[in-house]
This record gives sequence, structure tokens and C-alpha cells, in this order.
Amino acid sequence: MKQSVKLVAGNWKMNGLGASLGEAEALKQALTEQAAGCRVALCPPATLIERMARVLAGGAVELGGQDCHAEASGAFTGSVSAEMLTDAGANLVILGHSERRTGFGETDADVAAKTEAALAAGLEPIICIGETLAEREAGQAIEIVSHQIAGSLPLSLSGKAFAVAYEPVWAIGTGLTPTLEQIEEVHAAVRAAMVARLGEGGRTAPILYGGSVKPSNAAEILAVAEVGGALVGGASLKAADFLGIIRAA
Ligand SMILES: O=C(CO)COP(=O)(O)O
Repeated sequence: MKQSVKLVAGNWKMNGLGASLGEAEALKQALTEQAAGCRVALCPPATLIERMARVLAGGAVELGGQDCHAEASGAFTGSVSAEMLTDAGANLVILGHSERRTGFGETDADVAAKTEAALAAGLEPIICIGETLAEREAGQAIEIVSHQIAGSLPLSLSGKAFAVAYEPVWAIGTGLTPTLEQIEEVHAAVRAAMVARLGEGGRTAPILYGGSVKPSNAAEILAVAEVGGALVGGASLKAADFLGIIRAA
């Protein structure tokens, strides 16, 4: 199927201080001199969003959060709401990353509730799914991601702008990636699960691939059927590396 414009998003995770704004500025500058053929976003720690919004103003780079609370406000010490991300200048938010599912016990139901909150705040959610190594070795990858899609995507997503990111847990930060055939197989299954869940509303949202994407493997991964972009961790921290991936898209 012919895909629409791809989305390449950088997830800085818990990396980056004020000094890193220079990387955002370099990215903006490079994409001003030579436009990207894809959408480009950076998802820094929440503390940097507002400053980064100022740095990126007037350019082509979009901004996202890495998580939000399911409630709009209240007594939730340490949390950030979707509306706060919008207020700070974000238009996207990553939800259900495996590091939050594993480290913070987030369930599919939590991710669905956060997605509702993101939509209510006008954010475009990037909903992450993916199997562990044990699940892949047990031949359960397709079953796991299909189940995660059914549980993590609220029906209200239909007709809204959103993305899904397939990130095999064992490929994150390890330098390992699935074969292109494995990526194609899972992305096809994810698409089928999205359509089963949302009907026509599940047919067009991009399915990003994430997990050890680098300038050297980006072109072949991004050429796989149903790969609608990339969610990039480590290689998004340096503008030069991230640009290598953007150019491949
Ligand atoms: O978790 C990821 C992006 O959300 C992927 O991280 P790496 O690109 O560092 O493997």
C-alpha cells in the first residue's frame, strides 16, 4: 500500500539538559536549508519542552512529550498532564513505551486512558507496542502486539490523527533489529489489528518502527511495506545522526 508522508520522531528519554538545545537548533537549521521529505519530531524530557518550543519556533520540527497522566489535573505528585504538554508547546505525545509498561507497570488500559487524555488536549498520540525476547522466542510476537493494539487503542481514535510504534523490547538500545521480513510480518499484523479495532479509522495512521534505528539501517527499514516512519532513541540525541535517518526517509 502506498503510504503517506512518514513520521520520524526522536525519543530523548531521560537524556538532555539545556545544553542539548543546540542539537535541536542544529536540526532546525539543517531542515531549513534542506527540507525533509517527512515529518520530523523531537520528544525531549518535559522540562525542556517549553525552551525547545522557542528554539524550534518557525521551523519544521514538531515537539512531543514522552508520557502524560490520564487525568487533566489534580493531586498526582510528579505527573504531567496532556494539557500541560500542549501548553508547553508540544503537539505529540509518546504513550505506552515499553520502558513505562515495564518500569512503571502501565497496562493497556492505562495507555488507552492516557490516549483519551491526549486527544482531549489536542495532542497526537504515538502509541507504543512490542513483544519481549521471551515472547518472540515463544512464537507469540503477533499475538502479543495484536492484543496490545486491542487494549491500548480507545475507539475514540477513529478519525483522529495518531500513530502506532512497533518497538520490539529486545531491539531497544541493543543494536539488534528484527529482519526486514519480521518487521513486515508484524507491521501487517498490527495494521490488521488496528482495522479490527477501529474499522476504517485504523487504516491510515502510520505504524512507526522503533528499536536500534541508525543512519546505516534506516533506509532499508523505512522501505518495508507498512513502515510509516521511525521512533528513534539513542540516534536522535545528536542532530547529525538523526539527520542521517531523516534523509533516509
Ligand atoms: O525506545 C526507542 C525509541 O522509543 C528506541 O531506542 P533506540 O533507538 O535507542 O534503540
